[in-house]
This record gives sequence, structure tokens and C-alpha cells, in this order.
Amino acid sequence: MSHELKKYREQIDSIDDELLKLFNRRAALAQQIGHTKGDGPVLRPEREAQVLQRLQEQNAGPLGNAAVAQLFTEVMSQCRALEAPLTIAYLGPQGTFTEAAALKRFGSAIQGQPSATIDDVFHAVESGAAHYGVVPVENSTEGAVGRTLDLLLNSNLKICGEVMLQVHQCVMSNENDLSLIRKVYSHPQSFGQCQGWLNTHLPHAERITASSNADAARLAAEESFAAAIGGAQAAEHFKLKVLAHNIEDDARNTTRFLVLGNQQVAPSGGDKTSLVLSAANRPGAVHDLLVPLAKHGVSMTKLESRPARSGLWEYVFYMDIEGHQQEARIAAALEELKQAAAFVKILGSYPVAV
Ligand SMILES: O=C(O)C(=O)C[C@]1(C(=O)O)C=C[C@@H](O)C=C1
Repeated sequence: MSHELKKYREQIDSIDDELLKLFNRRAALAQQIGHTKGDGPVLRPEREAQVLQRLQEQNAGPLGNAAVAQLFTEVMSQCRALEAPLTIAYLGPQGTFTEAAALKRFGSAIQGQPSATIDDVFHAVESGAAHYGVVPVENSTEGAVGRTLDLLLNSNLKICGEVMLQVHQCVMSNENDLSLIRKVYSHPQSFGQCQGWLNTHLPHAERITASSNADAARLAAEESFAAAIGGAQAAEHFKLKVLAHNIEDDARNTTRFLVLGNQQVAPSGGDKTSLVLSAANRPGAVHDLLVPLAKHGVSMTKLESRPARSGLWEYVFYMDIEGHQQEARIAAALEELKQAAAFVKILGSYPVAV
């Protein structure tokens, strides 16, 4: 070993010693905080968002802000687990993008509970079998996940957070070569995100729908001449070879996930509020829904309509606005919105994804 290398490694060792002491001091403080919480929830999404926000502002590099967020999410995950372990239900099985989103948000010190369907995730949290649930809600290429929106309409759960995950799809198989592939398994959302690539590179392969990307990988792993489309984590889980990386038609392909729970999250200073509402059946009613927002200077970041399932050609609107329902300006706009709309349900206020 060169003298220089030895010297640097000694410095790293002494920094690691300091970090270890500091991590343990931090963990002991979290334990103390845990004792003060009594029956209250251990997870405080607003505080976690503020911790990450503050550190990213302080960050002088060379670590990037995404790396800082990932490191400190894991630090908080380990500290939180000392207060009480959290059970997180997610749209499974293991190896799905939803599992990756749950780990991105909560870190690794959780009890993950894969659920077969989006309905099952809602049910796991509603029944108390899980503390929180993670479900996909929209994709930048394929649009809304209708089942999640429909369930939010009638559930008592609150949205406690959101996770943005850049979704990179790959083709995985037992085979070594794309030219051998006769069948491709995947979830309809993933087929939609990779249509262009499939039309060019596997135009003659039969496309077979699976209930999740991870299930597609499982099916492909059991056969010859078959492939699956999904995340690299699914290929790893089912020991498949990746024949092509990043096959999504749009390189920015991102899925937004929601964290569901039973908690009203306090303001963090950088929040969003989600609501679902319907317009009265009269001329100008949809316009009237937007007036309170404009009047109070509230920005709308999303508007999506869905069939109301209560009558033919009746719709509900899913809206995301900037700000927290406890802020005076937002509270005033929401109050006026309630007067203007036929129906309003606030789904939750929560920190914007870090
Ligand atoms: O500040 C708290 O309430 C803590 O419990 C500490 C801590 C952390 O590790 O920073 C852990 C869990 C909470 O979700 C928020 C923050």
C-alpha cells in the first residue's frame, strides 16, 4: 500500500469513528423523542421533510443533493425504527417499482408488507395491519392510475406524503439474446411506457399482460424464449439477465406514488394539498371552482377528471394545490370552494416530495 493511500485511509477511519459516535448520539436523541410521543404517531413527515430540506440547503458537496437525501433518509429510518418499527404495505410483490418507492421514502429499516392489489394496500392500512401504505397514482407517460383515484374518493385514509421515482424499464430474460424472444410479459402501464421500443426491437413478440412487473419477471423466469419488462430490481430478484436497459420511450419517465395513513400531517413549509370535488349541474359551475383559488393566489399543480361512478356522464375532479390546509390563505380558498362546489373532500396536506 502506498504511503499516500495509507494516510487517506487513516483519515477515513477517524472520520468513520466520529460519524459512528454522532450517529449513535442522534439515535439516542430519537429514542428520547420517541418516549415523549406517547400514543402519538412516530412518523412525523413534516419534520423529516424539514430535515432533508435544511441539509440540502447546507450541502456544499461534493455529494449531490439526491445523495444527501438518500443518506439522511436512511439515517432517519434507522433512528425511527428505534422509536418503533413501522409496517409499510405496498403494491407488491417484492421487486415492483412501488417497493422501490416505499424504500426511497422510508429507508430500509421498515417491515415491508407486499400486497397483491391497490385495494389490498388500502385495506391493510384501514384495518391497522400496516401503519402506512404506498400506491402509484400517476405516471408522466401513461397518466393517472384510476384505481388509486377511485379508492381515494371513498376511503377515510389521508394522504401523508408523495414519492417521485424515475422509472427505468429493462427487458429481462433467461435467454442471452433478444432475437430469441417470442413472448413479453409486463404490466399494462409498462407496456404503455415502452411501446416505441417494443415496436422497433420486438415487433413480433406476443405481449402478455401481468398483474405487476415483478409477476411478469416471475413468469418469464419459468419459461424459455420469454422476456419481461420491469425494473432492474425485478431482474435481480428473479435472477434474470438484462438484455436492454432504459427502454422507456421518454427518458424522464417518472411515477408519482402516494403515502396513505391515518394521520393529519402538520405543515412543513413546503406542502401540497390534494382534494376531490364535483361541480354543481349549472352553467359556469366548473369555472366557479377555480375562482376561489385565483382570488386567494393559490396555484393548482394538477387537475384530473374521472367518472364519478354515481351516474352516467357525471365526473369528479382531483385537484392538487400548493400549500397546507392550515395556512390562512389556503383555508380561506378551501372554505369558498366548499360554497361553490357540489361536493368537496380534502384528501390530505403533505410535504412536497424531496
Ligand atoms: O423529530 C422527531 O419527531 C423524531 O422522532 C426524530 C426523527 C429523526 O430521525 O430525525 C425520526 C422520526 C420522525 O419521523 C422524525 C424525525
